[in-house]
Amino acid sequence: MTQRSFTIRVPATSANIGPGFDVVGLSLSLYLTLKVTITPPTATSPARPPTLTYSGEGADEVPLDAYKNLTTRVALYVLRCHDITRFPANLSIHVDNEIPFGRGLGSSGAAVIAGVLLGNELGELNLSQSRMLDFALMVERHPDNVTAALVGGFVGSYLRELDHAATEAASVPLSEVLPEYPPDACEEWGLNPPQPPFGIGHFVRFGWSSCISAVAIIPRFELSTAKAREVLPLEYSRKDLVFNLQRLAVLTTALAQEPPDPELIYEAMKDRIHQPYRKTLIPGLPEVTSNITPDTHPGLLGICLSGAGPTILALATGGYEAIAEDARKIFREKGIEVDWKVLTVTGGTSLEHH
Ligand SMILES: Nc1ncnc2c1ncn2[C@@H]1O[C@H](COP(=O)(O)OP(=O)(O)OP(=O)(O)O)[C@@H](O)[C@H]1O
Ligand SMILES: N[C@@H](CCO)C(=O)O
Repeated sequence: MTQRSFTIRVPATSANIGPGFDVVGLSLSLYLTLKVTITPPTATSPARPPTLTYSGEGADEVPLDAYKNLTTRVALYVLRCHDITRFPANLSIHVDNEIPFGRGLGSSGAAVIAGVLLGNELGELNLSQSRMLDFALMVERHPDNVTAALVGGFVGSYLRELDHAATEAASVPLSEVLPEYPPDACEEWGLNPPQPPFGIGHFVRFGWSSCISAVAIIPRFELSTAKAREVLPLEYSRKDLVFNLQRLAVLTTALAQEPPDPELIYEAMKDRIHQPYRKTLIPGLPEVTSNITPDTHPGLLGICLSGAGPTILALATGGYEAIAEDARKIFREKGIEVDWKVLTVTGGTSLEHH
């Protein structure tokens, strides 16, 4: 056996884009990169357990134990579902991460997609893209981030209505999909992992006008997606649902038009399903989204909360600095400091063998 090495690169994502709560996502040019090497053991270099090193965003908080880290636990789940109960010997993974944690830029979705591709490669499983999405959806239960991270671009997705048995299989607690492995994790953990049903998620890529960039205005505090979902109601009025559906239908085509129409898009990026409820967790959110408009900021097309927040996403064809600096002023009045970046819409996850 010879040494194998490969690189997995997964983009950041922004989900929702205003009215498309849990439905649409956009892949963006910040990356989670895994450099992976498997060196077969020899007489002089005996088998050793996996090693994980990490640089970039989250380096000071991410677990470096392969049985505790999100990406490697997802990989082990994929392997266990294929009767492979442990990592290969002498596995080295270096992770470099540009996606800030808990900011609404899809860091966890990227970690999950990286884990699925890692499991697929380590086990030489040859899974299809659709099957990889099934595995990702067993971990990350809403499809918007993971689908955009996997396939890239501006993507709409839905979870298929499954029959009773498949619904139960897809709803097992996360603790059964990603169990807490003990320190001496061993073969017993290979037994009976919950298998994903086939074809859980379906998606379509929309067009995207190449002149649109995304300004990510990133507050310097974390907000977990779980916490930002707890503040949402369980039921909505027909008026609010129709408000969002009307806008989403227009938005999916409006962002592909050349040239894009700011008047159409600014209104089409408004939302009544999640942003109004999340303002309690993100001081400055309503002020930023209502005071920065195409009239005050030429080049702006629309502005929304990115994912579950707290990042603000402004789609624009120019005037990036004015948009970001004026958002910075509004946040500063609320005592919040921000960083900002101009990002482009990219392709999906890539895998390169060396
Ligand atoms: N590269 C990574 N490696 C390991 N764990 C990660 C990695 N990236 C994210 N995580 C885990 O995911 C958590 C953040 O996930 P969360 O869903 O709350 O936010 P997000 O994915 O950044 O935002 P959003 O889902 O709104 O786009 C981190 O605190 C960390 O526990
Ligand atoms: N649609 C999700 C995206 C974050 O993962 C939410 O807004 O909660």
